[in-house]
Amino acid sequence: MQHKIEIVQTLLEALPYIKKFRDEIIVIKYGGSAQESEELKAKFAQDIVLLHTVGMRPVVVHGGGKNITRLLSDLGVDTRFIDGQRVTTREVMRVAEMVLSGEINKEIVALLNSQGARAVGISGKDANFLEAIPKDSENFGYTGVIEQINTEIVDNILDDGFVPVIAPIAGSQTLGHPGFNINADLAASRIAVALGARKILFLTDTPGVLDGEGKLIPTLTIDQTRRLKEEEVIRGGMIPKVDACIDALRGGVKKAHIIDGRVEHSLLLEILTSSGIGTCIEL
Ligand SMILES: Nc1ncnc2c1ncn2[C@@H]1O[C@H](COP(=O)(O)OP(=O)(O)O)[C@@H](O)[C@H]1O
Ligand SMILES: CC(=O)N[C@@H](CCC(=O)OP(=O)(O)O)C(=O)O
Repeated sequence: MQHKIEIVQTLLEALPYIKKFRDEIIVIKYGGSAQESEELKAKFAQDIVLLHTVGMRPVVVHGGGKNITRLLSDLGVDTRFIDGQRVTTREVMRVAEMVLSGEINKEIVALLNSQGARAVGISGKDANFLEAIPKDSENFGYTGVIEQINTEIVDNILDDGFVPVIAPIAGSQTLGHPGFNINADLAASRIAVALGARKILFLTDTPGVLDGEGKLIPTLTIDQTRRLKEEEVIRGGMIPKVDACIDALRGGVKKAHIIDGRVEHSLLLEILTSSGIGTCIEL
């Protein structure tokens, strides 16, 4: 009986949020760091299925940086990052595409489908969804910056009732070019802006943005973010994440949150309850 009352209370609390976000696009950046255990992956997939079932339009953009690094190391290839973005040589590009568009994209699609979704996996190369140019070819090689997004393919996938799962690999207009490796956080924010998303969530492996003492910062303004970057409190993989939040907000996305992908059902907690979790970046 007590259990039933709790379920009814939870549903009552969720109802206004379900109405608020009905038909709205919500971009979920699923970081490689939040993909560590099978149990958590299943919970993530259940959350996406539930959001879709109640009428929202989730779009999953995934990372996989740790898997790329692991395979490169198995192959004996050195790899390095500058300010959280990988330097992409031709060899690294081959591996990044194999891991992101191949292994991880299909794994997430299978995972979502095993929980009852109808997920469709694409990379930015499909139907020219993501077109990029070099970030700085001298220092970063095939690491790209998105120049254009042709939303038609994803609009169609959404309109047909499927859940798009997007690998952050972009095409190039140059014949014979291998394409570009895009940081998944920055791909997610550009995609959220292009699709007119209402909200963007970054699932990662920390409770949110932490201060110098390791304490969670619940809300951050752009000025505070800049200061924390200068003080190197925000560093490494957190740099593109906060930059992506700011990019999304400036592009018209209403809310940007960095949340803990290691907490069970963190997506539902963030979207369907009033208890704010993680860090919310504000303009
Ligand atoms: N101020 C900070 N607060 C929280 N995490 C931080 C901070 N600065 C750097 N980080 C690092 O950023 C990492 C998350 O980025 P990353 O490993 O790229 O995750 P993802 O795979 O989810 O994109 C954290 O695990 C942490 O090591
Ligand atoms: C240019 C660049 O940094 N690309 C990333 C793409 C994957 C990614 O961003 O994965 P996470 O979200 O798990 O970190 C990389 O090669 O690691």
